[in-house]
Parts: sequence; structure tokens; C-alpha cells
Amino acid sequence: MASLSGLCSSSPSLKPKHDRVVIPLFHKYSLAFPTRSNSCSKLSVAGEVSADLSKTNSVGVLKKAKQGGLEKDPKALWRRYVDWLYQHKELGLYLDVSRIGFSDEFVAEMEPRFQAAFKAMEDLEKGAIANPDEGRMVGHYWLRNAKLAPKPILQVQIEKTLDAVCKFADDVISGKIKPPSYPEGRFTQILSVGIGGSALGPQFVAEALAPDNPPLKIRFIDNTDPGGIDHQVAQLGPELASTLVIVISKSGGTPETRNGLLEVQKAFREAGLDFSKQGVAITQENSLLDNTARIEGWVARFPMFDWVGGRTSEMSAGIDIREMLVGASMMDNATRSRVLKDNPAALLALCWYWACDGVGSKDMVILPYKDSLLLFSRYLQQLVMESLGKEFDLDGNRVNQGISVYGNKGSTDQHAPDATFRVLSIYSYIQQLREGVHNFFVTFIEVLRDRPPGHDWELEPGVTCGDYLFGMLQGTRSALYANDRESVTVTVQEVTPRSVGALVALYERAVGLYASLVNINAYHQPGVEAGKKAAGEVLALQKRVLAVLNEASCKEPVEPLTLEEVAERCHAPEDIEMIYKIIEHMAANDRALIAEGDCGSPNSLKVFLGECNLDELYA
Ligand SMILES: O=P(O)(O)OC[C@H]1O[C@H](O)[C@H](O)[C@@H](O)[C@@H]1O
Repeated sequence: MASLSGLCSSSPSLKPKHDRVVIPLFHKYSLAFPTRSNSCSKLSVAGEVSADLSKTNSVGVLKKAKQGGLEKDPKALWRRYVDWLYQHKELGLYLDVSRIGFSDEFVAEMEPRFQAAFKAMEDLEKGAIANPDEGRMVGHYWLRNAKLAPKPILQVQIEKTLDAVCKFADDVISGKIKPPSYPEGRFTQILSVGIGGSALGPQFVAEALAPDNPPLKIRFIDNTDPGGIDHQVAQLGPELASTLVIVISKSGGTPETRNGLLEVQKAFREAGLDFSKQGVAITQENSLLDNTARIEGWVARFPMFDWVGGRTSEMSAGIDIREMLVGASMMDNATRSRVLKDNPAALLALCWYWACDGVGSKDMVILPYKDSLLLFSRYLQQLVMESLGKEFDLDGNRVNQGISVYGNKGSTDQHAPDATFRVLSIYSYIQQLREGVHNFFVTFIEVLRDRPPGHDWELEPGVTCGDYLFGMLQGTRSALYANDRESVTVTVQEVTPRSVGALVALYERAVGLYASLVNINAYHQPGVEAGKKAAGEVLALQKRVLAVLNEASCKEPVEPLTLEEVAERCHAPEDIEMIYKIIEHMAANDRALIAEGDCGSPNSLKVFLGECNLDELYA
């Protein structure tokens, strides 16, 4: 878990864990239940460049090239390994793509597409409207090198915000900013409230980089599940009084986050605490959340920028953010290379294209062999799937693109933070990966340093615990390859803020380049907006159902209604199934709703409210 101490100091790269707080800063803007244009007009330079090239489909070449099968001769394989091995010396990061079977012919075929993708990326970094549907620039690369920002004002905003966050964190650590009910004490807990990009990055980084015994522990509310929220609040217990609540929402109107905030505020009221003295808002200026925090006088407010998407907002303040930014910036420099072999993000994009036939025909399985990187796959799931999973390309053609991402950690499932992970054993994964349906390629994440220097010991002659982990990774990689299962291996020396920053930057760039290769907008999420809109419609229907039932229940005698009658009176006969689900859910939650009949035979149901609300009826 993350903590607040020493936030902005630069840390030696060998220090294994860092006392830092996660305060995500720069997020994408999205509205609660907004309607967004689904149009796929070709506005960007990125679109124009790649659109023509996308017409030359490489799938034919792919099929031909794939007929040869994977290289199995050990000598030839070693040559391929050495020939293609990418190394970033300063970062100590390696990328091995030798176990992806692309041919020279394929690489040559892809070369012009990559040049177009590099050009599009260059334009994006210079401030082109690279997210045409939303008419937005895409500026997450500027966060790690403010000088790249296309306008001086943006540069100032980036630098000022980073300084402000660092100062705030220092003040919390030093006790200068303290909880009001603990005048002598300090904040001991952080409760982070946010969802999607406003939760996954901080969760991943907190898990990867937090020290063993942090002075401030961090926990998350990232859903609108009342049970989950109650659990977090209950675990805080009396420490609620020394909890800093960080509410993160770029749009400032995301319903799940709003609900989390309301629930936490209620818990504060019930404990006799003043929430405003312990609340921090991280959101776009003048959003609903920003205005609430300002009016209520919360402890602090930090801005997010319109031009950074939630899923690319990982370069957030906290966890020695400056070191993470250095790692990301170094990776950004490397991934600007226009030479495919020298550009690790381009190599990844090449592998993805090859493995997935450029149409997402295979899934990306992420297997980090390091407990602290467990959440990397979940983080990448959002980054890759929200960016690449698109119905239309930039020319408006229906393409239904995407790559499915899932993962676990090697080599066991122990010490996982939640039940989802506990039930999934890597061994069950490997059984299917090696022998089952061949619908994936693997990415191994290898960390060379097992323990901090001086802490290792041999549990068998010549063998350490970490040697076992290493053996498991290498063995699994070989066993998969022997059965024609392709893999990529990313190797880092150790898990540090710098290497985590580099990994995030590597994947952000790979996603951007791949999107250009397949000619899609990686920076919007119309599908998510559609889901949010539909959720809003369900809640609106629920209100109508309640009004109809209230009216019938205020009659003398009370008039129980069948589902068909409710649907008719709501003027929504086509929504009868949804009305049934709404009633079923309310009935299960003691909502003064009485359903007579058998819920398993919906047509037998007659529904009315246990109490009639005359005020509402005549409102
Ligand atoms: O930060 P917020 O505006 O609250 O948005 C939170 C999340 O909402 C949706 O799920 C979007 O698709 C994500 O990209 C975003 O990160």
C-alpha cells in the first residue's frame, strides 16, 4: 500500500519500495451519461496518413508467411533471438520478440505503415487533434516532458500542477496538513474514490511500488457496489478520522464516483466528522466535483487536463512521481525512433499485428512473474481494450477492431489482493495455454532482481527462491513455444518507479502506433459512453415505474398492477423486461415494494407499494 513519505525526492534506483502517495492527476474528461457523436470523420493528420495505407491489407501476406510455422531449430532460434533483441541500456529494459514468428517479408510489408504511424505520432505530440471525434489533442506525452507541450501556457500548467501536488504531499507527510479530529496526529489512511482510468493506474502503481509498512495506507472505492463500499469504510473503522479521501474524476460527474463520494460523506456524518476537512478533489476545472469541492471548502483541489485520457493518465502525482516521469520520458525518447528495430513500442505493435492478423484474432495474455506487478494486466486491459476496441475506423468503415487482454501472475496465485485473483491459478491458465484452444499470444514480464541486494539465500544448494520463479517463467515460455504458442518477453532489472514509468510509456506508445496501423482512433470511447447512456435510461425508467406504482398505491383500495399494466402506464411496453428487472431488484432490497405472485413466472406478478407518497403524487 502506498504512503506519503518523501514524495518528491529523487530516489536511488536500487531502493526496492518507495514511501509515496498515489495522487493521480491528469485524467480524461467524460460526462455522466453523456451522448457523444459516433461519427468517424477523418479529421486528423493521423487519420489521413494511415487511411490510404490501411487499404492495403496485409492479411494475405500474413497468411502466406504464417504457413512456414515457427522456427524450431535451436541455432536458428538463438540467431533470431540475438538479431531481434532490443535493449534500452539506461533503463535496463529488454524486449525479446524472437518467439513471435513474423517473417522478413512481413516486416518489409509493414514498413510503410510504420512510417505512417510514426508520422502520425509525431503530429500528435505536436498538438494535432489526434482524437477527432472529441475534437481533442492527446497530450499525455507532455506530462513527462512539459517542454514538448505545443503552447507555453500548457507547459506552465503542467509544471505548476506537479509542484503543487508534491508540496501538498510533503505537507501531509510532515503533518503540516493534519486531520481536524486528530490535532496532534497525522493522516494515516488514504481512501481513493474513482473508477476506470481514475482507479486502475493508481491501484497498479500502489500495488507495484508501495513499501511494506507505509505510514499511510491506501484503499480504493472503484465501484458503485454498496457492499464493497461498506467493506472499505468498515475496515477503516475509527481511522476514518485520520483518512484523507481523494476523489478522482476527470469529468467530475461519473455516477459511480459520485455515489462513492456520497456514501463516504454519509459515513463521515454518522461518525460526527467534517468531510470537507479531509477531502481532496482531483478533477477538471469547473466540473461538478470541482465546484462542489470549492463551495464546500475541501482541503485541496488539483486539476486534470482536457487533453489527457483517463487510461493514459498513469503519470499521476505520487509514488515518487518524478522518478516515474523520468522513466516514462526515457521510454518516450526511445519510442520516437523511426527505425522499427530500435523502437520497442513499434516492435510490440508489430508482434501484435502479426499474432492477431491485424484484426484482433488472438488475445493478449499478460503474465508478470512478480507479485507486485499483478495488477499490470488489469491496467493494460483498460489501456488496450478501451483504446483499440472500436467499431469504426477513421474513414467510417465498420471494422470491429480490438485485442482482448487478460492475465494473471506467475507462478502462483498466492497473496492476491482480492477474490477474483485468488480463484484463478496460473497453473490452470498454463494448462489451457499450452494444450487448449489456441486463441492467444503471451507477454511475459520478467524482473531480474529477486530481492534487494544482500537479502537472498539458497534454500537448496545453489538455488534460491527467485531461481524457482525464474525457472517457472523460462520453462513455461519454452513449453508454450514448443507447442507453437507465441510469446513476447519484456525484461526489467527491478520494479522501481522508473521502470514502472517506462513500462507504462512503452505500452501507451505501442497502443498509439498499433491504432495507426489499423487506422482507428485510440483516444475516444464511444462504446463506454453508450453503456453510460443506457444506464441513465434504466434509472429514468425506474423513476417512472415508481411514480406509476405510487399513483396506483395511493388509490383506495390499493390497485396492484401486473407488469404489463406498469409498462403500459409508463408508456414503455417495449421495456417490459427491464421493468421486471427493476421490480425484482427493488423487491430484493426492501424498497417498500410488494410483489405478489411468483417471481419465476413474471406474468403472475402483481405489484404495489407498501406506502403511498401523496406529496410525490401531487408534485
Ligand atoms: O475520470 P472520470 O471522468 O470519472 O472517468 C472514469 C472513467 O469513465 C469511463 O469508464 C471511461 O471510459 C474511462 O476512460 C474513464 O477513465
